[in-house]
Amino acid sequence: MRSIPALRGHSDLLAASGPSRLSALAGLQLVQAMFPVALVSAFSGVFEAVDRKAGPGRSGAVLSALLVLGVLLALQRLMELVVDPVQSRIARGIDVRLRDRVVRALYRPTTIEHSETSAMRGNLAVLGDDRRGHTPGNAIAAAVGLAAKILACCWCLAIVAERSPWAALIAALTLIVRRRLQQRSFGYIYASWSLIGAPARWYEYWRQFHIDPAAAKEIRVFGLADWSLGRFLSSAAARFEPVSRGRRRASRTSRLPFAVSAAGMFGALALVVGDHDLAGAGPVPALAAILTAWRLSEPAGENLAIEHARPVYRAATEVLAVSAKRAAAELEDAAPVVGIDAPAGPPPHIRFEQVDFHYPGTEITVLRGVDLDIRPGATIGVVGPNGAGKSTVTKLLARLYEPGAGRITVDGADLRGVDAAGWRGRIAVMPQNFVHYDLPLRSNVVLGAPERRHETAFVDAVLPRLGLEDLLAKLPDGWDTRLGAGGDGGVQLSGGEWQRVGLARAAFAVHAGRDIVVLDEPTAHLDAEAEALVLGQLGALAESATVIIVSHRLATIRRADRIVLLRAGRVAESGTHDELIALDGDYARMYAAQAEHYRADEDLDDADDPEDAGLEDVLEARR
Ligand SMILES: Nc1ncnc2c1ncn2[C@@H]1O[C@H](COP(=O)(O)OP(=O)(O)OP(=O)(O)O)[C@@H](O)[C@H]1O
Repeated sequence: MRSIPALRGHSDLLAASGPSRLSALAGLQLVQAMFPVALVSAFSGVFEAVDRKAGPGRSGAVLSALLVLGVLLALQRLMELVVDPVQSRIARGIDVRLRDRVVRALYRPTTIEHSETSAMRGNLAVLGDDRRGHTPGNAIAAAVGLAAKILACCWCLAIVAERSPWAALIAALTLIVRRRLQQRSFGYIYASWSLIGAPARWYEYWRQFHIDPAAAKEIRVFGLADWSLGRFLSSAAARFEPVSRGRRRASRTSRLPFAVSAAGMFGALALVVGDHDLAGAGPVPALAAILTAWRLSEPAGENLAIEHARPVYRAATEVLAVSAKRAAAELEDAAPVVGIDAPAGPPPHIRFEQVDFHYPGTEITVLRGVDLDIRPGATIGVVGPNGAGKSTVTKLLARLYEPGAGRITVDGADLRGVDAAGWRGRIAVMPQNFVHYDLPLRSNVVLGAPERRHETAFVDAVLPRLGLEDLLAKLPDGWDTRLGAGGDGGVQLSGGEWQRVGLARAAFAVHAGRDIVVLDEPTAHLDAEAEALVLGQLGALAESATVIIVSHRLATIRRADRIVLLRAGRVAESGTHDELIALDGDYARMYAAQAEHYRADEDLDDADDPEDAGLEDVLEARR
């Protein structure tokens, strides 16, 4: 196992795969490796029986020797049938355990910035790409097999030594030199695999691109097939060319070990023959033992299984180390943990105090000196041009990142010191790109508060009112209809239908006790009538909650208690709709432009009027 450096310190991985199963595998592998040696003895037995003087017992002896040989050959085949499934099961156990550990470590830090660096993405791509079976589990199983073969080789050499010590010595030295030279050849392949971090990520990106249903539309519409295939092929070349070079070099250098071993083994065979009377079975066991040792030492898949899994070990080790470091840094930075339990009273008072922020690995400051005062139960609208930093504010609020400077406080306590799980038990977030789970509609909704997922009465009775009635009526199995890619039994929804599902998820979280609701562009795909209906119902549910809504549709937020306009990461304007209109700044201009747009539409019906739609309904319902 010393050849698997990244497993040092993870010996419990081996233990977790089941010490008894691992020893069983080692035992089985050893027995399997010994079969060729036993066959050598059985062959010798046949020779000896045939060589006996003619007499009454001769044919019986030959028959018994042949029987032993036949039984051994049958057992050898049987062993293969037993060892393979045991080996795959153990390998799978180790891989599952490693994946479990990596995923847990990755999610241990409260924030996500450690997982967004280019190095980490490369590592995660390597870990995700286990299609070719280059996995630690397979490598460990291979290492056990290799150890068994080495022991079997030693046994063969002992058989040789009994008959011809010099031949055994020459054979042993030959095998050692051969192994060293082979290791050097494998080193070239290993070196090439260790280069694959970023290329692996791009290869994975372009490989997925061709099977992504969303991309499939654009590939057709824009005629991108040739172009994207070209990108895929060049990413494949960038990923695999160093590997092919390594393989070619390994193959060239592997001629030397073969020549050395052929010469050495030939010498050992010659010595055995020279030491013996060639009549009868005399030299046969030693000759067969030398040839068996040679065959056992042939490079089979074991070495490559170990070498190929190295980048995976390395990626796993780096993910574990980076995640642990980040989790430790968070603990060190944090003020003493402040508990934030399920709401008994009003939602907490949240303040952004001079918050600066830039995304990890980038130089651009996204938020600069942002001050926000979010009072308990208030409704805050966040508006501003694209890239102004609106979603970033919601991510900081959800504590996915931490401010670079300044702080966010919750009832006066620094958010860094607030118990993360408790905090997340208070907020219902609907991000701009919320997850569309390939799961039943019901699961898509109750995952907003997984701890309460079995409470279906609320789902059945209340949530249809959030604009889901029509959708439920057309789904073949109602709440139990699986959503997701069509064709495969799943039903694909439109953008607006998915958005209703996302809002129902937020509503379920509110029902489960979340009292800070963060909605990032929640209604961009909804028509004005649906927006009024859904936000009205959600507002009624979130009666006493604090609500923060990011939206480009100013009608959606015009009745908010406070509207914050962000521009280039700064709070440019802040106040009620009327105050901001009176200010006659950017907000007033944006509002006038949108109102003009609506007025220009002659077919505009009442519900589409910005004066009538959106957050007004939320507030009406909350009053
Ligand atoms: N994960 C990320 N890594 C690096 N930069 C990011 C990341 N997410 C956002 N940014 C950058 O941060 C800036 C602000 O992004 P943000 O999503 O907060 O803007 P926004 O105001 O919500 O924009 P929009 O109205 O387009 O949704 C953008 O310039 C964007 O490029």
